[in-house]
Amino acid sequence: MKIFTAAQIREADAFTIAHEPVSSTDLMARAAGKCADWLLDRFAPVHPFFIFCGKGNNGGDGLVIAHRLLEEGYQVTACLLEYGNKASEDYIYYYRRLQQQYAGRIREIADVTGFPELPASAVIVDAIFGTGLNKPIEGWLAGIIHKINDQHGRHTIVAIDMPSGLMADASCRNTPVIQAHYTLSFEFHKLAFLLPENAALVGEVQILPIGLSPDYITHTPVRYHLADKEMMHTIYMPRPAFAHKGTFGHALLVAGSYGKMGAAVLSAKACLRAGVGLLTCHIPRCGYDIMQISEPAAMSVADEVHEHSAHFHEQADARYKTIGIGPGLGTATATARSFEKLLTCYKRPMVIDADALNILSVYPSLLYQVPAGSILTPHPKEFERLFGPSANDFERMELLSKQAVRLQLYILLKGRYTAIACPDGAVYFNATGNPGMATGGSGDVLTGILTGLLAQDYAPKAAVLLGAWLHGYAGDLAAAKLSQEAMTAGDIISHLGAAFLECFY
Ligand SMILES: NC(=O)C1=CN([C@@H]2O[C@H](COP(=O)(O)OP(=O)(O)OC[C@H]3O[C@@H](n4cnc5c(N)ncnc54)[C@H](O)[C@@H]3O)[C@@H](O)[C@H]2O)[C@@H](O)CC1
Ligand SMILES: Nc1ncnc2c1ncn2[C@@H]1O[C@H](COP(=O)(O)OP(=O)(O)O)[C@@H](O)[C@H]1O
Ligand SMILES: [K+]
Repeated sequence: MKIFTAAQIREADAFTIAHEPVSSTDLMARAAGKCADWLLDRFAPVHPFFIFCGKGNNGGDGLVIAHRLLEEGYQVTACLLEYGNKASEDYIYYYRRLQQQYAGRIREIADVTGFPELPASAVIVDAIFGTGLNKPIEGWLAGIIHKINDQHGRHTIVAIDMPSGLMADASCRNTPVIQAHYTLSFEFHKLAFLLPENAALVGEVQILPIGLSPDYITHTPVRYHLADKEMMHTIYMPRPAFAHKGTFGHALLVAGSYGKMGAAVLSAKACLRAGVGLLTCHIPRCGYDIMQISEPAAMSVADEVHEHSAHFHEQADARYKTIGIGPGLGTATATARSFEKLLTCYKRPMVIDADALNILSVYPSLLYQVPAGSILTPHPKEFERLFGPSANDFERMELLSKQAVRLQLYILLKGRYTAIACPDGAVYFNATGNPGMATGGSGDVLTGILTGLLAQDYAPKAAVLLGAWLHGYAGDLAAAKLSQEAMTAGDIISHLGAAFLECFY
């Protein structure tokens, strides 16, 4: 799914009105009608509704919703905020309709003192501002936002299109924004919904299709995308019947150090479950028995050094389709030297995670030696160590995309919505996964999966998109069976099979 900017969403609306048999008032009726359907479905008539309307088209949506709920016999107060702006044409149209039929249900509010007393179990609908917000909310309107937010613990707050005060494409940190329990948004996700800084504002997001022009959607280029199941179906490659283990590549995993062999074992198991043909693990001498006993399907090569690996560059030859490096590796000087040598002799795309990323942040010039098309998998702290801090999440996304272009790498920034930046600057968000995966070892599993997919000849972009999707999907299956609390990283691995089956068989 494409993620459009606020300006593009306005363009999509205008294009739809110009090219499809629908007027702007009808499009508003359609959009707001979807919201009303959702509200009617979710809340019984015992809930009194307070619908706060601004004077633009978001407020127009609010008026349509108010009318529909009144028609259905709900108790509704339409709270119209009179802040002086000229009302939009569609707002005026639906205002007149409401005024004619339900004048008694309209309440005009011109300052904070006009904020209504809310009875128990009220539902607040926020239709104050949508994508048209062009500066932070100030003055008494800000006071209304605070008053609504004060109700967060007592009443349900449903935002229409966007929580008012939020901008689709810019940071609104420390400005007044509605804290919604639900956001009912039209047709597309907005970038703002996917960034951690807005997590407490958007609540649960529902995307309601309103029939915007497919022509516009298909032909308009965007930087940001949300990965979806259809995308995975175009990526996934079924295994040919006459395949043999050579078909699926030989991967080298460089991982583990004294006390951190678990990371290496988790990565190795995940790599095998992702379908690699052959796997060799380069591990420190102390990890030899551990790996051999934990995962009989993997071959092991022990380093000369006991507690960490320092000679893996000697291994890195053309036998290996790809290399996954980093989980539990440690950052000993000898390990860093071996990594530097490996980067001078191995030229295929590889997967670089954890301590291998930490080595790159200590020796940043090595970043230029990383083979083009490789996949870096930092969590936010590792990302900051590599590329520096950002003032807010929008700037971090800019930086992510810019660095992927500059270095010609795939950079996967982990999080609730993992963001995957490509060498052409495009960024794909992955929505699978859950907080049960916020536990040590989950990232090691991802490294194994990505390495396994690269070894099987998935192109790096295909591997990183499919790998992130499957990792989260398996995590969701594990959480459904075991709970988010009780699941461990190993459970992500043991549900990978079910994830493949559910997604592709
Ligand atoms: N035909 C369409 O264009 C459709 C639009 N829809 C709705 O329309 C919304 C966008 O409507 P608009 O473009 O009218 O924008 P909004 O309704 O978000 O508000 C824009 C109005 O608020 C004013 N404004 C902006 N920032 C302000 C601030 N900080 N303080 C005070 N006033 C401020 C603007 O000058 C303008 O008058 C969408 O979010 C969606 O809810 C939907 O009905 C779908 C169809
Ligand atoms: N709340 C969450 N929602 C979705 N995915 C999550 C969540 N928390 C963590 N994850 C995923 O779990 C993995 C954690 O990786 P990482 O922080 O590197 O863990 P570790 O280093 O302990 O292995 C990432 O892929 C991340 O996207
Ligand atoms: K809103």
